Amino acid sequence: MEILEQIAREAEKNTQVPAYPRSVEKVIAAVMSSSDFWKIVDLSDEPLPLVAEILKLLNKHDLVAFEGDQILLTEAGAELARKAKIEAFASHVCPRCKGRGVVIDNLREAYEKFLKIQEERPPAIHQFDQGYVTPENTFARVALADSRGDLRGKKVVVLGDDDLMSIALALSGLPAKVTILEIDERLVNFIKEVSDKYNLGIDARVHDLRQPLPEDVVGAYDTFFTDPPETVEAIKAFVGRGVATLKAERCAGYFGVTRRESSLDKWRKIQKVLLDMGLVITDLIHNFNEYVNWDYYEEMRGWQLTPVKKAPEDIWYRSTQFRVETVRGFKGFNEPIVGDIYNDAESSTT
Ligand SMILES: NCCCCN(CCCN)CCCN
Repeated sequence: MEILEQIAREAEKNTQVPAYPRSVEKVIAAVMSSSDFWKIVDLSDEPLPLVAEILKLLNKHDLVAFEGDQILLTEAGAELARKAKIEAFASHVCPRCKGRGVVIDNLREAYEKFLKIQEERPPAIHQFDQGYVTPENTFARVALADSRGDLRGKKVVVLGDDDLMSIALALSGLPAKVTILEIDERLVNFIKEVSDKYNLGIDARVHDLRQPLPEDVVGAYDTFFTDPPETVEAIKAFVGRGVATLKAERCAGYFGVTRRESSLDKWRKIQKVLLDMGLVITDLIHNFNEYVNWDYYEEMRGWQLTPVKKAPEDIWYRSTQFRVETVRGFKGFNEPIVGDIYNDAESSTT
């Protein structure tokens, strides 16, 4: 299909994001499934900047029309879809576990407490690329880690915690110890207050993860959680630091990587960084994480790129949950990080 090839090439040239005919096909399939820009990004699983550019090029070729804040296929677009055998997306996701493979039924009591506590949480701010996951998702991460034997009696560290994972872990009563390192004082103070009030014993410290870890955290933990910004540098900084906290071989780490701000070409680089750190990727659960819409969306780069201006309503930003485990020869990364860990051609919510 010449036109798909041509649009892919032009989109890549204009965005510096790797683009393929399949990227264009998926955007067309998403437009056949929804007229909402954010839902189209969600369904296409391509980086936001690339989706925005492909939509503009499809519009230029009169294959897609922008009517108000709706994005619709034109007659010519529908004809192209027929010829290229492109259909709307079919969903087979489990309604019970939402595709996560775990449920939080056995964490009900801690979850109810968390729901109340998190009502006072500090809002997500643009400065640190914050965006927290839903409370149910936070507990699904606890359930996943517990089902892998990574929590009971273990020392757990959370690197960056706008998700309040530290509070959820401590409320579950499963880990022997919970430490959190977080750059944002608002979050550290909130977590300390909650820990004091509910007697959770959380070791919470202000720390900029671009700086090496505190001495007593290096090589002292069994399991780490983090949810890094979407650049390879940030993965090195946050996950590399996570690995540096681990005691030994066969220890686990959990983090999210999105398709919203990372192409598969970037995923390949990220996965190579993980393997080079001596990690095995044991689990990769697509759309495990769902992020509550943050209110600074008009300040993010992605907003400037959208072809129609409409506030996101439903959750659209999701990430794949990775579980990694150390084997012989693993090595963490504990050098100072310089330079920008928040922005690259594909990131767009910073
Ligand atoms: N900028 C808004 C969305 C950021 C999500 N990122 C950090 C999430 C922290 N809970 C990256 C998520 C995937 N690594």
